[in-house]
Amino acid sequence: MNRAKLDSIRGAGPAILPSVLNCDFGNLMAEVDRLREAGTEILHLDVMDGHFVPNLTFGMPIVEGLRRHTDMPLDVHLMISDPVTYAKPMVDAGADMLTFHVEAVKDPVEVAGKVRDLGVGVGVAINPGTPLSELDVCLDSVDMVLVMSVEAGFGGQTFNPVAIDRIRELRSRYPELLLEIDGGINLSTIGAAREAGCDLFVVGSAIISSDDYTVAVSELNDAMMSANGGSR
Ligand SMILES: O=C(CO)[C@@H](O)[C@H](O)COP(=O)(O)O
Repeated sequence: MNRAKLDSIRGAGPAILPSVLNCDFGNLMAEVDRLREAGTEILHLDVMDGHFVPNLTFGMPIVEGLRRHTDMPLDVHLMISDPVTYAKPMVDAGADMLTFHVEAVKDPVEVAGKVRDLGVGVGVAINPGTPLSELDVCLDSVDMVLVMSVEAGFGGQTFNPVAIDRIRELRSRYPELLLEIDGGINLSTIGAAREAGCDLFVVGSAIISSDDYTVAVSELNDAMMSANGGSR
């Protein structure tokens, strides 16, 4: 994001970010309108390359189309082997926040610096099986950590509770760091993630599989807000 947008997200408190991964791509823009009308404010986009993860989604043309269609900040999760090559094209297409995977790169500090130089927010994501210590080297170089609560690659997977301990640990060590969780977030899991100290909650199927996005977002929001916000 431009840095001002990032600051406004930081200041806004906990938020639900809908992922369009499992939505009706034949009606993508209408789906985004429904998500916006349901009260969500930041869109989470899952970019997969069929190499870093065994699934393929979309690239810059879709991001650029969404950018023209909506004023929602675009939080782009790069599940790709080569985030450096695609960082600038993604920013040119309209990404506001770029998150790369720590497992995908040799030098996360260098990658974070290259993304930061593009003027957008930078996040680092970590899969459930990767030791949290892999992040230590780069935590001072990023704006956000995306703690995966499923193995990156597909929507609709079951929540892995290891993510809760990871959020709790990161929150206690880095009180000001923006923390995002992604994968299997629903009415049964969002409260625990909030209590552990998470800020941003990516939700795919729990919204998209619902008939009424407004009701789904509102119930998730209530569950999130009624949980104790962790030690910030
Ligand atoms: O990044 C990913 C999957 O790799 C996520 O954004 C999921 O797509 C979230 O979907 P649900 O688990 O909520 O269905």
